[in-house]
Parts: sequence; structure tokens; C-alpha cells
Amino acid sequence: MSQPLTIAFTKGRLEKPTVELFEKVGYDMTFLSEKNRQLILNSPDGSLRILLVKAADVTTYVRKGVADLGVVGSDVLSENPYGYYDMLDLNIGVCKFSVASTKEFDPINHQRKRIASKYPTVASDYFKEKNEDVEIIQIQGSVELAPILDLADAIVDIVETGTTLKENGLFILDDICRVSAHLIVNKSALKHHSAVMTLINDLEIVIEKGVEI
Ligand SMILES: Nc1ncnc2c1ncn2[C@@H]1O[C@H](COP(=O)(O)OP(=O)(O)OP(=O)(O)O)[C@@H](O)[C@H]1O
Ligand SMILES: O=P(O)(O)OC[C@H]1O[C@H](OP(=O)(O)OP(=O)(O)O)[C@H](O)[C@@H]1O
Repeated sequence: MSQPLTIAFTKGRLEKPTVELFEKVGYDMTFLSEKNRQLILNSPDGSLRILLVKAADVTTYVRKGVADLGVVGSDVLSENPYGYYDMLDLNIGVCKFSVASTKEFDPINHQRKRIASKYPTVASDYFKEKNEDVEIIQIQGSVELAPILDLADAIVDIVETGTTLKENGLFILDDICRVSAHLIVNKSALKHHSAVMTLINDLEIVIEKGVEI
């Protein structure tokens, strides 16, 4: 029997749509739905070994070769762009990066802006592109608090339904780009593990078919 494919799945929001996508490809993923607090799960047929890791750690496991592949948001990849191949937009976990603030904020008549974000690279690249010198304040979550409490003038954050912005009295000033989950691959695994390419092809077919998930 050949080596199992080791795949790092992002724990949390992306877990369910990822499992559903792999089911569409034809894998029986019931071994994942029966888990308790286990973080390494082996499929009964020995073909898959799933690691459940935090979003920001997926690229590390793939880059270091502990995992052959990873499923991770393009938001995370924007902050950690090196050491793996970004193979496929999986079209799940779709949301966007936006700039937002309170209605009092005037982006035109403003001195050097303070921008709060969990994504300093994305925020700084956006303002560099606009030739604007801003101060980036990195925070880890509840980013919407920052302009309300005057920690920052505006935020760069993920928007999905827009509910969090709305419920905190914030408005979108600009949309930056689409965010979605991608399949990333370890460079050596792509060359040496034939099952990697088979999985990529199978996922591509399911995604191109536009199978609703
Ligand atoms: N509304 C959303 N908010 C945040 N991430 C989203 C959203 N919708 C889809 N995603 C995707 O889901 C991924 C995982 O998000 P999740 O909130 O589960 O983990 P996290 O960003 O590590 O947060 P936490 O630290 O709260 O666990 C993100 O990297 C992003 O690509
Ligand atoms: O547009 P919406 O559907 O409201 O989703 C967007 C919100 O969800 C995420 O936060 P999360 O729940 O991950 O908490 P966090 O602020 O601690 O990161 C994101 O940072 C936004 O706050």
C-alpha cells in the first residue's frame, strides 16, 4: 500500500466546507465527523491522513513537508506567500478584504491614517499602491472595535455577510480583493507523490463542474 496523503485542514470555519468538498471528490470522510478532540485522523482505507491545524500554521506544515498539502484561506496566504505551491482556488470560504470605518471618518481630509488590521501585509500593500503613507496597527481580532474606540481611523478586515460591520456601525470605504480557500502543496510532494496530482485533478473537475457545496 502506498503512503497516505497527509493534508493539513484549517480548523474552524473552513472545516465543514472542506470536508464536503472532499466528499464530492469521492472520499468517504465519515472518519472526520466521528472525531472528538483528535487532531490527526486516518481514513480507514489508509489513503488520507488529516491534520487539523490553526489557519496561520497550515503554510508551516506544508512548507516543512510535514503535510503534503494544505487547505487554507487566501487571506492567510497573502501574509505568508513563500515556500509552497498555491495550486487551486477551491471556491469555498468565499469572502473579501475591505477597508471600513465609522460614518464620521473623512478619508480625504485626513492626516496620516492609522489602520488597524489582523493582516498587516494586505493593509500596507493596499495603501502603498495608493501612494499613501499610513500607520499599521496590528491586532488579533475584534478589529471592528478599533475605529469605534479611536485606536485607529479605519480597518482592513474580512467581510463576509457584512453583519459585523453593520452591527458595529461601520461602513465599507473600499473593497480590496476576493478571499477564498486555496489548496497549497509541498514542493517536493508535488514531484514525488503521484497521489498529489491525482487529488489536484479530481478537485479541479469538481470545482469546474460548479458542484454546489
Ligand atoms: N466571515 C469570515 N471571517 C473570517 N474568516 C473567514 C470568514 N469567512 C471565511 N473565512 C475564512 O475562514 C478562515 C478560517 O477562519 P476562522 O475564523 O475559523 O479561523 P481564524 O482566522 O484562525 O480565527 P480564530 O483565531 O477566531 O480561530 C479564514 O482564514 C478565511 O479564509
Ligand atoms: O461579514 P461577517 O459575516 O460579519 O464576517 C466578518 C467578521 O468575521 C470575522 O471575525 P471572527 O468572527 O473570525 O472574529 P475575530 O474578530 O475574533 O477574528 C472577521 O474578522 C469579521 O469580523
